[in-house]
Amino acid sequence: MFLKVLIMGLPGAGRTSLARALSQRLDAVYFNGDEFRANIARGLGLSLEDQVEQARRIGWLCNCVSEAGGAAVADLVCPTEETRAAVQPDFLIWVDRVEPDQDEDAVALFTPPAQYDLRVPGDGSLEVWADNIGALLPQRDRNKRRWDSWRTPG
Ligand SMILES: Nc1ncnc2c1ncn2[C@@H]1O[C@H](COP(=O)(O)OS(=O)(=O)O)[C@@H](OP(=O)(O)O)[C@H]1O
Ligand SMILES: Nc1ncnc2c1ncn2[C@@H]1O[C@H](COP(=O)(O)OP(=O)(O)O)[C@@H](O)[C@H]1O
Repeated sequence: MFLKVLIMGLPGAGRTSLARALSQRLDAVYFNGDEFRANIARGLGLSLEDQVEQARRIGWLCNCVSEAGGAAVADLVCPTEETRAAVQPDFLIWVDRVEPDQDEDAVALFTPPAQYDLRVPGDGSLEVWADNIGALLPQRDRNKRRWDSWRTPG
């Protein structure tokens, strides 16, 4: 399967839990934002410019996987439209859950996505969501991208 999936949402929303479960079901290569920062994006911080650069690097690696015929799942906060556009996903999943003790600054910086393929609400089991999404995605036609009109920030 050729596919590039972005799972985004506020810190603590449940992105990583969903991404791990989904990538197992899709047999996908999984890029976790925290691990990526600790390795490939060492030195990048949390300024908007650095978050866009982090997103661009993960997006590029996902492209490599998908060009080789594989599925790639990335999980990132991606708090703005610019960061989402830098990933250029084929399929965007928004984990729409706010932790009870969520940092107010993170909420203030976060712009809910104007476009997404699937919104995962805070209730419900992420394992069940992963089952359902894992069954849905392989049917998706990669050529019918909704994100072609997105500009790569530059
Ligand atoms: N705005 C804001 N405020 C406070 N903390 C923040 C913010 N954005 C990112 N983070 C923290 O950075 C962790 C990794 O972020 P990511 O690399 O996954 O995403 S991104 O680059 O921010 O899109 C992320 O960790 P996790 O959510 O636990 O993965 C957060 O702890
Ligand atoms: N839907 C949910 N309901 C309750 N707790 C959740 C839910 N999703 C995730 N959690 C918990 O919240 C914490 C953060 O989850 P995680 O997947 O690491 O989030 P993120 O990657 O978005 O920071 C974990 O302890 C996880 O078990």
